[in-house]
Amino acid sequence: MASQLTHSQLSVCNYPYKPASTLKVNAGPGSGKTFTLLHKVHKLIKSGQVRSDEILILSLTNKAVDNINDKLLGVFQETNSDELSSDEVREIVDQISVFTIHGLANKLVTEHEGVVNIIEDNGWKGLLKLISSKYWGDRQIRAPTAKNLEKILRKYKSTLTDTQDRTLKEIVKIMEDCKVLTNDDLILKAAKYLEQDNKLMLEFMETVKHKYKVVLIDEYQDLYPSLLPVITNVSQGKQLILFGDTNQSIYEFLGSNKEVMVKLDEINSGINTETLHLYDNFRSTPEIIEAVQRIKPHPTAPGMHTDIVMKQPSLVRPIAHTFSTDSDQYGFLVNEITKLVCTGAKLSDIAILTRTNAQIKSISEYFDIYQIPYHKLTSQPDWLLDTRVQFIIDLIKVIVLTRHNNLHSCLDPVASPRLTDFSIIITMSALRGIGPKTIQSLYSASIESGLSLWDYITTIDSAKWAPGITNKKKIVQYSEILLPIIENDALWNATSPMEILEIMSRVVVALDYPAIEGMSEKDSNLLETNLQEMYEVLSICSVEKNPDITLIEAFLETFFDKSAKYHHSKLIQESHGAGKINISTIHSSKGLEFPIAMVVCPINDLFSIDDNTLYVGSTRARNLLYWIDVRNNAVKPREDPQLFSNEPFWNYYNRDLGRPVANTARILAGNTQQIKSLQNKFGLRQYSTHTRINMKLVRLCKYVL
Ligand SMILES: Nc1ncnc2c1ncn2[C@@H]1O[C@H](COP(=O)(O)OP(=O)(O)OP(=O)(O)O)[C@@H](O)[C@H]1O
Repeated sequence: MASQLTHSQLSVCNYPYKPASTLKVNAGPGSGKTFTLLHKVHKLIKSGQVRSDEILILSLTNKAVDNINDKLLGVFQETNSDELSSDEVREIVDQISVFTIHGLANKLVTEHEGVVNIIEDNGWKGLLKLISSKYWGDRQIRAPTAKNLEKILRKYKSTLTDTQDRTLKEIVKIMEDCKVLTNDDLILKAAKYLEQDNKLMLEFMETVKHKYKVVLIDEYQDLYPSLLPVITNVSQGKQLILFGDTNQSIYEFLGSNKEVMVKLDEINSGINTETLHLYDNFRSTPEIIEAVQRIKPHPTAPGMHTDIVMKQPSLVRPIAHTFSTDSDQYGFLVNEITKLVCTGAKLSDIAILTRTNAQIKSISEYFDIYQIPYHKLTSQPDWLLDTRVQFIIDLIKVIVLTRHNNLHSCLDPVASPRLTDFSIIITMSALRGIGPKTIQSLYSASIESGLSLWDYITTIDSAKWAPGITNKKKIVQYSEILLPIIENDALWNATSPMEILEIMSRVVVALDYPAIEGMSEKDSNLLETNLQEMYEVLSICSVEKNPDITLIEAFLETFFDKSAKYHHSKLIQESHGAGKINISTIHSSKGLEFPIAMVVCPINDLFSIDDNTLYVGSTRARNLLYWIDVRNNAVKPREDPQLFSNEPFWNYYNRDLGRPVANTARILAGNTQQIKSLQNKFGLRQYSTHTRINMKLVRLCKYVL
C-alpha cells in the first residue's frame, strides 16, 4: 500500500518551484526527510514544473546516493497513476541526476582533464618516501605517518605561507604532474571550471550550469566549508532545496556548518528563502525517541509540538551495558546476537555501530572466529582497501600510461610523460631494498635531467645515474620486468579478466613483492577474496566498456565507479535470506536505519562520545537499541531480562517489519532451550569465559541458522 504523506510532508511537496530561491526543510531523525525529498522530486516532475533531467540531487556519501537511487524508482512506481509502462517510469527516473558532491566534481574535472587520480593510502605512503628524515626531524615529528603528511600539505596549500618549503613545493608539483588530487583539490578544480565563462561549454558543464533548475541537497548539516566553492557555483539561479537536522551534524571537525549555511543563504540574498519543518517520527519506537531526546532534544519551531505522527509504544526501553575488557564486550555481542537470532531476528536486522574503524576491525576479527557472517559498511569496497591490490592497480597504471605516452606523445601535445612518476614511486618503494634515500635521489635526478622517472631509468645507463641511488640492480630489474609488458600486446589486447590477472600475477611474483611472501592462511584467503572481486569488476568492465578502448584501459578509467556499483548490488543480494550482520562506524551509518542497532564504544575510551555522534548512532534503531560501553550522561546501565520471552514485543517487531506474527509464540517457546544449548556448547553464558575455548572449532552460525 502506498504511504500517505503527512500534513507537514505535503507542505514541502506542494511548495512551488521558484527559480533563484531557497527552501530549507528542518526535521528530526526518522521524520521522513529522504522520503519527502523523493516525493518532492516526483511532485515537481508530475506537476510539469520541471523535467526529470532538470533535477540534480546531491548528497555527501556514496551510501546516501545508493539509498536515494534505490528508493526513487519505488516512489515513482508506487505513485504511478498515469498508466505509464514500467519502462516509461524507469526512463523518467534514469534521467534524474544523483551524485555525491565529490562525484559531481570528479565528473566536471575529468570532462576537462581526462582521468584524474584521487590520492589513497598507498599514495600518501609513497609520497612519504620522498621526504627526508631531516625534514621531519626539523619539525620534531619522530615517526611521520601518511596522516601527518596529509595534514601538513593541507595547511601548506590553504595558507601558502611556508613558500620556502621546497619539499612540499616538490610534492605539490609531482601531484600536479601526475594528476593526483586530494578531495579538496577536486572541489577547487571543479569550482574553477564552473567559474569560467566559456562560450563553448562541454556537455556536462553545460548541464550543470544551465540545464538543472532544481538542486536538492540531503543532510545539509554535514556540509563543510571546503565544499562551498562547488555548491555555491552549482546552485546559482536555481531553486535550492535543503533537507537536514542540525542535531545530526557530525562533521564539525572539518569546519563550521553554520558558516556554510550563512553562505548558502546569501546565494538567494535571503529574500527568497523559506524554512519548513517536518514533525513526525516513523522510524523509532516512542521508547527509543524518549531516550535519545535526553541526549539532544529536537529543535522545535515556536508553537509546534514534535512528533505528531509516531509509532505505537513497544514497551521496551534501550538496553545499556558496560564491560571491563574487550573480550567481555565482544563476548556479550556474540551472546546477544545468538539470543536475537534464536528469537526470530535476521542477522541483517542487526547493525553494530562503532566509534572507530579500529573497532570494526577487531569486532569483525572476533566474528570471524565464530564464523558469524557480517559485512562492513565501509565507504569503499574492501578489495580496494587491500594494499596488495592497490599495488597491482598502480603497476597497471605504470604500464598503461607509459604505453599510452609512447604511442601518443607526438600526437598529443599535452600528454605528460611525468604522469607515471607517482605510480612508479609507489610501486618501487613497496619493493625490498629500494629505500627512501634512493627514491629521493632518483626523483631529484630525473627532475634535474628533465626526464620522467621512467625515461630516466630506461634511457640513461645505470652507471651514470646520480649519486645516492643505491641498489641499482633492483631498479634495472624493475624496468626490465615491466618493459616487455608495456611493449608487447598481451596485456593491452587481453579480452578476458583472467588473462589480465594472470599477467599481473606473473609481474608481481617476478618483482619479488614482499607483501605476498610468508602470508598467514588468513591473509592469503583475504587476498584471494579481494582478487576475486577485482575479477568481478574487470568482468563488468568487459561487458560495459566502450568498444573503442581496450579492457585494461576501461578498467583503469572506470574501476572505481564500477566497483561501487558492484559493491552495492552485492550488498542487496546479501540482504536476502538470513543475511549478514552490518558493521559500520556511526559516521558511515548516516541516513540508514536498522531494526536493531547496537552502539558500541571502545572500552576505556579516552574521550566520552559526543552528543551528536551518539544521537546519530542511536536514531538509526527502529525497534531495539543497545548502548554498549557508551559513556554519556544520558545513558544509565539497564538490562531487560524479559526481552527474549516478551511475546507482545516480538509481535510488534515482526509487524513493524511486515513479517508474519503467527509463529512468534512457537519461536519463543523454543528459544530458551535453543539459546541455552548454544551457550553451553560454546561457553557463551559468562562473558569472560569463552576466550578459553578453542574458537577455531566453533561454527556458531551453522547451529543457529
Ligand atoms: N508518510 C510516511 N508514511 C510511511 N512511512 C514513512 C513516511 N515518511 C517516512 N516514512 C518512513 O520513515 C522512515 C524514516 O524516513 P527517512 O529515512 O526518510 O527519515 P530521515 O528524516 O531521512 O531520517 P534520518 O535523518 O535519521 O536519516 C523510513 O522507513 C520511511 O520509509
